Amino acid sequence: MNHTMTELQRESRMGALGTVTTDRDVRRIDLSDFENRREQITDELWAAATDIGFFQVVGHGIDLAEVRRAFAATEAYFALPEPVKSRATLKKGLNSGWESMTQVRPSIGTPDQKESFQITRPHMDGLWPGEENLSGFRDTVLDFERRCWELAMSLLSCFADRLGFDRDFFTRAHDPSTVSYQSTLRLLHYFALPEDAPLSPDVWRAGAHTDFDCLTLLFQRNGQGGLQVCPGREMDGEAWTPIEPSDEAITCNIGDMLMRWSDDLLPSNFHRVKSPGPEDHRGARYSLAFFAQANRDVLIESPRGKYPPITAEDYLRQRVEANYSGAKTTAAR
Ligand SMILES: O=C(O)CCC(=O)C(=O)O
Ligand SMILES: [Fe+2]
Repeated sequence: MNHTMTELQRESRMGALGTVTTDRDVRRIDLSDFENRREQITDELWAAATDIGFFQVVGHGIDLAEVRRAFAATEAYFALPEPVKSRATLKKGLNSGWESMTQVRPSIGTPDQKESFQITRPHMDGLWPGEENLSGFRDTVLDFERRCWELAMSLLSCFADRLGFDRDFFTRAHDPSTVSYQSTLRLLHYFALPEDAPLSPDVWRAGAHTDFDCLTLLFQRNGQGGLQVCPGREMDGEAWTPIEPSDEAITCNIGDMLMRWSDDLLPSNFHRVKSPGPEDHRGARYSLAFFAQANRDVLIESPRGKYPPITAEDYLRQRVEANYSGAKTTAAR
């Protein structure tokens, strides 16, 4: 497929297996005592983000108990019978609802081996599983989404300082109080692989991609590995670094919106989730991803004009179209 957008052209070149390297430094940044340590934390975030485009944060203030509750709610949700989940089929233009095996990344052209449930606050009417199916799910998930938003806004305020924007610039751009809000929490379930399933190099739990957003917070569980990253600057080398999953650390990626907003100073990073190999655990994998995506009506303007201005709505629509064009989903708009 021919793509006109730079990001899509880059992504479509990243489908090969490549090589694996453990030489890269996966930095862990401690966010504790954030207000008093803001300067130091900002230095560390900026260095990691400009060098590599991904890093992990600890001491981030989201209690382990909250993270575990969100994972428990996620597992319970995906254990619901398919007819219940399919009542909330993904409205792709709105990033809300459930899908299974419909996301085809421009890099690989085969569907991700996963199901997901996307929560975008203003567009959830009729999509929540009833209390009779899953008691407390909605509240748990919405509380968690709010905690993720707060953390993402703190991190983005550090980037705003360095980019010469005012400190609340990104918080205003991700305002949850309006219908134009389009940040998304995605619950993910990658299917267990039966013992006798053939291993194919074309099949990925998630094909190589960059995220469409400003910043992603990714929560993974101990023992459920498979995430590999490749910094945007080093994409030509196609060497991928495995990220050891941990219940405590949140893995953060710079996404394409922030890359545009920084005139490429902050490169988005490629990542993918590999299918279990012969040596790996073949059980299910769950993860949670919060995507800080600027509100629809916000104009993404790169200060030095490297990219033409585009609204966050148009930007996201083009990326979503490129990922779900073959999918049988409702374009509710
Ligand atoms: O599940 C993961 O570890 C990665 C998910 C991801 O990259 C995505 O959904 O954009
Ligand atoms: Fe991603």
